[in-house]
Amino acid sequence: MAANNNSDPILDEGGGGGVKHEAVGEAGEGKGGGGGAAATQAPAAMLPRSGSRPQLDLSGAAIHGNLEDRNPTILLPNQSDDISHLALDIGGSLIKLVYFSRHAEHSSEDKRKLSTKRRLGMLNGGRRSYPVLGGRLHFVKFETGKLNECLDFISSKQLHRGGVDSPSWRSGAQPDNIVIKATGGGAFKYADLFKERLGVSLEKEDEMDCLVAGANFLLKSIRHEAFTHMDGQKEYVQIDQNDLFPFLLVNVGSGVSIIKVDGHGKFQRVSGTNVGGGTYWGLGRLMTKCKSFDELLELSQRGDNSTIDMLVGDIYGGLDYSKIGLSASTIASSFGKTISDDKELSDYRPEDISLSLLRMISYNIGQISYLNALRYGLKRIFFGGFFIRGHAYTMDTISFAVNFWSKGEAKAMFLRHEGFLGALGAFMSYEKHGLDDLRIHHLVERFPMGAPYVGGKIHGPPLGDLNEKASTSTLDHGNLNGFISWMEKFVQKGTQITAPVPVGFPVTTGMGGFERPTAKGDILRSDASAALNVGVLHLVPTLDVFPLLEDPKMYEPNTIDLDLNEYKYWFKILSDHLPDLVDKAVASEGGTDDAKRRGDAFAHAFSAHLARLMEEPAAYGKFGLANLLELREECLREFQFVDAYVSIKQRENEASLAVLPDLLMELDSMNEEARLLALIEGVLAANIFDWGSRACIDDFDMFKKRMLADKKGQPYKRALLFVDNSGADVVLGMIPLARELLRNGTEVVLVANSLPALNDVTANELPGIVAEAAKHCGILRKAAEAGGLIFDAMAGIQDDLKDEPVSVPLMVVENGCGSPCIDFRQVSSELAAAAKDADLLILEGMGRSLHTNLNARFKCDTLKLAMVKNQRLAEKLFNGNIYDCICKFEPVHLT
Ligand SMILES: Nc1ncnc2c1ncn2[C@@H]1O[C@H](COP(=O)(O)OP(=O)(O)OP(=O)(O)O)[C@@H](O)[C@H]1O
Ligand SMILES: CC(C)(CO)[C@@H](O)C(=O)NCCC(=O)O
Ligand SMILES: [Mn+2]
Repeated sequence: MAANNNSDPILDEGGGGGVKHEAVGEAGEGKGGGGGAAATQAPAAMLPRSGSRPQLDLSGAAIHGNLEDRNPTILLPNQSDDISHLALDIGGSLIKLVYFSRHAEHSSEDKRKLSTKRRLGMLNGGRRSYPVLGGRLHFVKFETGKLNECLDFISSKQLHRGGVDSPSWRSGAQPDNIVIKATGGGAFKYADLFKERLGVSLEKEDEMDCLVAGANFLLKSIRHEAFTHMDGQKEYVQIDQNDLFPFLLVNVGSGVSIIKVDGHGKFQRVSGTNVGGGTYWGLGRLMTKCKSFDELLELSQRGDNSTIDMLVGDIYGGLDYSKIGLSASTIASSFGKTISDDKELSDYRPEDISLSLLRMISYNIGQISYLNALRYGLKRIFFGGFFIRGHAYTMDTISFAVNFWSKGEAKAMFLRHEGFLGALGAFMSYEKHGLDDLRIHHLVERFPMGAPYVGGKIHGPPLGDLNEKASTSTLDHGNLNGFISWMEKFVQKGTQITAPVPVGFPVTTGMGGFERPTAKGDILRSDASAALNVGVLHLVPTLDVFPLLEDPKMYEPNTIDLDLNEYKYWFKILSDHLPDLVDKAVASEGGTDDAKRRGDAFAHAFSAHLARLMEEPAAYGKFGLANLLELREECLREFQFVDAYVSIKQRENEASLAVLPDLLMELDSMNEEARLLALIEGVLAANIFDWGSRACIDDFDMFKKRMLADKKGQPYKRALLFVDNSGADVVLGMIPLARELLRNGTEVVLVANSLPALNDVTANELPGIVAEAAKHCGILRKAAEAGGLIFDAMAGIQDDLKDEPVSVPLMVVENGCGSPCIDFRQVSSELAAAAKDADLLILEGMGRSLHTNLNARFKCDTLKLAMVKNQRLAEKLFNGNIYDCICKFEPVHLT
């Protein structure tokens, strides 16, 4: 019997311990010739090196050149080069940059994709055209006082000319009329300097317009953007688009602007205060001699303000003034104590001064905001601006004030991209990029490790352009720091990111007045790691919501919430597995010194992410296991590991293909009923599987009934098979199952990853595997030909099937993911198109049907198949055991 032991190295706790797999182990000789699966390896160069969702504007695509070429050139007339790249917000304290970088260009697509797209009606016939180009939005800031660093940065990356990849840069052309959108006072103040230094004109956009546009964009397009912060607890808020307006927007920059927002472009600046971030930093610097804002903020975390502030108790002899609701510990007068003493400034601890200042200003802002909310009857107040700086204590203090004064009526909310509202708004004001059309499912946020070092904050001389990260870069870096030195720097600095985050533990703050909030920690995260709160936004216009999701609004991919305990568990699993993964990754790149160095850096980077998440699980937004596993794959890609499992996958594919003919013969000797069971068992690693006693969910009989009894002669029209691992899993499990469906007249679409993740099979690899399998089987061959997976099967192969009727097609589509899990809110447009006519979904494997989607409901019949290769999960979900199996059939209409 076919077996599936293709153990998933991270999703399997048992590491395959009990899963033995004789057949594959001894196979591989003599068979599977002609290059086998090896010849079908994904042309890795075709994949974008970062960002798991490859994309192109394919509207109007046409083949240019010979159709029979293996990789004909395809013209993409709507793939525009003319895109806006950079917008600035130059404030009184900080300069904020939002810039766009395009994904690596691919000039060709393979035949498989084209023919599938044609078949799915995606070419010509005009599916919607995408005005937006795929790429990434980066967020970077500089101190306004160090404007030169900012200019150097822009210049080194050639952002003002469309980036180092743009044709004008390559050809050395000097367009003389470059215009960059800019907002904030500096757009006026520094316009001449920009012209002088970079030769660009700043096109001024109104600051308030930009703040509102930026906030509206974030609240509309980023899933986990807004959150509350009370008593040290961060909670993401699901914003209902239909119930967003009106709200109060309070931007705490150097000064504070208070804006009532009624809609897109509909707002009024209703107030402001000159006591803001500049006040805290300015006074704090004078009084403490701190050298940086972060140093000042960090001091506050060790402060005791009661040595400086006059408390109610100081005035009332230790008593509360309960009649008006003030407790003895409430601040009666900020800095009030310093009048009565005959002390000098130097007699006070800088820590205490910083805390008093921070509390004074935060409460004041909270109170003024509340009053304005009251004035207009607003319940929600969003706080932005870099004064907040993701600092738990600051947010708690503001929240406390709003909550106290409004008696719980109004809510203070914060934004992850707090400081970039204006810059984003300025970016949005470019007309040609059509960003307004972007929907929530077109955006994927990633948290790369390099950004803080190469872009977030520049220490010393600028590091040159970002491409120096890429060892494959074709640019000549001349005397710029090279890739290696960047990497060395990274390895050294990577550990700093693990510095603890100041998060306090919830303690009641008491009833009367401004008790001291409890969110305090020892060390403030470095500014570089704070940049990790804001990832890089990948714009992927080709992503779609899976059309067969029953209720996309209610859909949650992750089966289990990652609370701190879950994090600890996964932290351990992922950490334990890290050395092995690094070995594999390094080997996959030839084991060179460069690969080793990158392996080291990857390990640092990923460990730092893990540590960061352990400190603050909500740091990157609501983060589930799917995100965690994807983060690891992204991290590998960031360090140029294209496919760590490449040779392992290849070996297992070859071995499995060698035993496939025997398996097919065995299957064909069975009756229909026995065969269906054998096929499902095959998918579930049947050799250790004792049906009946170990199935924790067993709907096989129901599935069998639907397949064999109920609708005999009424086969499913189209089945989407979501495949998982390479090797036995796909070759001896899913392909035979696909063959059975094809035999019954059901079209089959194999859905596989767009990019490698663990040992998952990718959409690029599948056609080759299917072609190999088809050598042993007429059903597969006919279907693969009909589905455009095989083009020259007739040639050279003795064919006894020429006269058989044309088969239903077997197709392959990519799912849009580069992760072992799948989030059905963001799948490839190809998959979305394939889903239109599907009436059966088969989700296979732990990642796609257990860790995610176990509870997902679809609009058509769904079969979820997985072996639970994780003891803890088996107990938690089913009160079961490791190696239990799930065969969950969910028909839409119970028959
Ligand atoms: N690294 C930093 N350096 C300086 N200030 C910082 C830093 N990080 C946070 N801040 C705080 O953020 C404030 C600036 O916030 P922001 O960038 O939103 O305002 P701005 O645009 O410069 O000012 P304005 O809008 O009033 O012109 C500073 O006054 C300070 O309180
Ligand atoms: C002057 C701006 C708008 C510049 O960003 C800002 O610093 C601010 O809103 N200051 C407060 C001014 C006031 O309303 O009192
Ligand atoms: Mn500003």
